[in-house]
Amino acid sequence: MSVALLWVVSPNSQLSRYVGYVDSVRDGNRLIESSRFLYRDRSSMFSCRPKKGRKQKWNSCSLDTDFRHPCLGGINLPEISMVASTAGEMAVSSEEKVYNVVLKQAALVNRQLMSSGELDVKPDIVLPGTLSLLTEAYDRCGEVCAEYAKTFYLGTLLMTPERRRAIWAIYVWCRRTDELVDGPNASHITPTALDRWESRLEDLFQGRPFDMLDAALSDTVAKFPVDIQPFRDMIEGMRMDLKKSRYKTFDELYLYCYYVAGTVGLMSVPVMGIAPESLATTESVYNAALALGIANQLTNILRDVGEDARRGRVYLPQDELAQAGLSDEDILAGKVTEKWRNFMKNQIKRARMFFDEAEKGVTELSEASRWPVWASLLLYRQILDEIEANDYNNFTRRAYVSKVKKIAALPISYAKSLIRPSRKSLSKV
Ligand SMILES: CC(C)=CCC/C(C)=C/CC/C(C)=C/CC/C(C)=C/COP(=O)(O)OP(=O)(O)O
Repeated sequence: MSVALLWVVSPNSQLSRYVGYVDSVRDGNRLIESSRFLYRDRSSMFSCRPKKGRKQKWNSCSLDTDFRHPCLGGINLPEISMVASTAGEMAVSSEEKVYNVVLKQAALVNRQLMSSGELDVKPDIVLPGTLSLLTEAYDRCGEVCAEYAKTFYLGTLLMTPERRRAIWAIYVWCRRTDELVDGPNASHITPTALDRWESRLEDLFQGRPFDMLDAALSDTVAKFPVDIQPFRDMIEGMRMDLKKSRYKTFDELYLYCYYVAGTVGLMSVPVMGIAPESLATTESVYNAALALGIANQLTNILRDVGEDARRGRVYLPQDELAQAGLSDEDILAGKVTEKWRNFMKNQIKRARMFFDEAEKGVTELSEASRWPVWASLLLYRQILDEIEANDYNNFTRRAYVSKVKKIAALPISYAKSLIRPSRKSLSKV
């Protein structure tokens, strides 16, 4: 298999990009490698071991040579997430699709930074008599947030008033979107209802909100450089949930996780803000935000395996289950076997890798946003430890983080939030 067939020259080819995941590499029965993540840049492939979290360069392979790492033995690239169609066209991996949204969102923020020098929050421009309506709309969003996500709400209180209320408006829209397929009326939801919700979204982005809660978001997207695409994509995730209850590969699952959770990361960063002194590229911070959404969703999936299976849903890659000698029946039977433990260990390892990726970006956020983000990251990450502590029984036991551990995470996350991004040197200003 020539690697040239599998290549896409990305708009920013300086960066190495995730292309897939190899669960194990065998030579006959001998396990040579396990759990490697594959990356590429323009002229070579990289692999990354989850444990070390460090990219290690494999032997370089140029565009026109066969891609065969000495360790890869029988593994061909089509077995990982990038596949070439029979016509020789490139089938773009989910990560590639999502990365394009990241680039678009980062470009929007960079344009605003270039035009105004910093991300100033635009002042309220409202018709006489409507300011109190807008305030009321935001207050209502705050109430919803306080009611359904108490810890998250407390975290938002650390932000500036403009940012805090904008985050509430985004949270409320996401919650309403989620409720369409997960709420009390979920059984009546059709793709047409989701289409209507999407045209409401387009309207509110054009300054024509349908109701009070939409009005708050309409105001937010007028004031912060938030792109509509992640919002559209979240609705796409709900469509996917309506018609799909199995995921063939991790690539398919990755796309779902992006739709329902990675999007939240992309929506939030323009509001949370990147520290003015940060040297990180906008794009890398968005990538970290995306990784946090994916990590959270993967954790959520691993925690809720039993509950989801009883609702007829298995959000675990079918090919990886089969490779581990497991099937849907094993999940429904709910017996913790050695095979299940090994399978879960690999899934947890992968989720932790996404958390590691996310951690790199938190320090680059604006000062007031770092504490709540660290706190939520550490708390959600601990759910993975709890699954281990439950001896991988996620069929009948729900992994949860105790109040004591939650409280203990607060000072730790506060201490982490004090770490400043590397400052711009004076010569660069
Ligand atoms: C890391 C950087 C640079 C920025 C942070 C960007 C953010 C805020 C990312 C977070 C994205 C996020 C909160 C995604 C939602 C993920 C998720 C699985 C939420 C679970 O929601 P519920 O289903 O209500 O959870 P529980 O069931 O645990 O209550």
